[in-house]
Amino acid sequence: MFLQIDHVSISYPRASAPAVQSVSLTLQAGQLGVLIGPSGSGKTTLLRAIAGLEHPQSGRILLDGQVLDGPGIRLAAEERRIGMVFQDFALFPHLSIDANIGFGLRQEHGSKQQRRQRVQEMLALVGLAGLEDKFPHQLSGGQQQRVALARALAPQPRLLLLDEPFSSLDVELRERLAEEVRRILKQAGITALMVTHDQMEAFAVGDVVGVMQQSRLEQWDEPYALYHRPATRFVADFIGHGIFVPGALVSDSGVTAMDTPLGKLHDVAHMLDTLQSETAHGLPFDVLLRSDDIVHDDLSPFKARIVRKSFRGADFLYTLQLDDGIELLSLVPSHHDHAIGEAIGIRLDVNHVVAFPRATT
Ligand SMILES: Nc1ncnc2c1ncn2[C@@H]1O[C@H](COP(=O)(O)OP(=O)(O)OP(=O)(O)O)[C@@H](O)[C@H]1O
Repeated sequence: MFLQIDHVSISYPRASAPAVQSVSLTLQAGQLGVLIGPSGSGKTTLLRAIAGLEHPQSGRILLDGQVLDGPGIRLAAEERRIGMVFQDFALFPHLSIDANIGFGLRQEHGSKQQRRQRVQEMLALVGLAGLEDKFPHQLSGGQQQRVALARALAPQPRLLLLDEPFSSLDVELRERLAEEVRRILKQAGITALMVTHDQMEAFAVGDVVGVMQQSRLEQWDEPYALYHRPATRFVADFIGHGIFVPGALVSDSGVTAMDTPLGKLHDVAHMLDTLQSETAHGLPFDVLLRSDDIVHDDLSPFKARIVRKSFRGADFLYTLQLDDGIELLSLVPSHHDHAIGEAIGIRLDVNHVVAFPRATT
């Protein structure tokens, strides 16, 4: 493994609880990892520890086989060869773009000529060739962020850390830039770990995504697995639009199924181990129903009333209410424009059943 975080715990002086508790994760060389989670969950602290700006009280951080932090070892930040791009990426306003990009390059990075060439390569990599003589205020927000990326990559860091790099940009630009940053980092073959609040950004950039909650890493997995096979109830709730409804394991003609207010789900074999079905028959569960698991179907015997709707271009996100008061979310193509208060037919179309025992929090 190229980056290895091994049971790392970090506490700030005088804080009542640790900011990071026993977090382990790995990244292979060239992989892009993303950490998401609510504010205060410990994402930035972990990133700062990898950079060498905080130090764990226990656990180890290894990069390319070298121990950066571990029992009796504490490598200084400037010796780690790790690049950082922060939320407030602060270019130097009085320096031209090429001077900004070349700012971190010293003699150890080659001759003057080689350093000039490196700046040109970085300009080309981030798609800003020709703008080297401009000043930051002459560039758009997105272009400035790409300069910040080029500046961090110029000294050829072993690892790049990005802390909410797009948060000062508007939403549309953020989406576009997230995809572009992924392309640039992949092209440069760089290993990177990014922190964000935004799950669309996380999915757009990450090969692996981790969800942090109250100082712990709840799951570190491919985006698809996070969405379809969330390891904890928190992850299930945090990723995607979804609602938990009551469910119970039942026997349906000898086959175990999950009963829900919208009928039985039969494809539960993958969960039986987790739910200990043999002993749990009849115990209450909460079943996750995501907005894309609930399909609008006029022929369905299950009806639900529309209580809210939000237009999202290609589709509506309807909040629906069943007769017993249970609310659901459904993503419906936007040519099905129904009025609030109207009842529509719905049925389940669930590929991966996700359920947790009711007692789990
Ligand atoms: N310098 C500090 N001194 C004391 N406590 C701190 C310090 N920095 C962060 N904390 C605390 O550590 C915990 C984790 O904070 P951290 O900034 O790592 O979370 P985060 O997930 O990055 O949050 P955000 O998304 O809001 O940036 C929080 O409880 C925070 O209040």
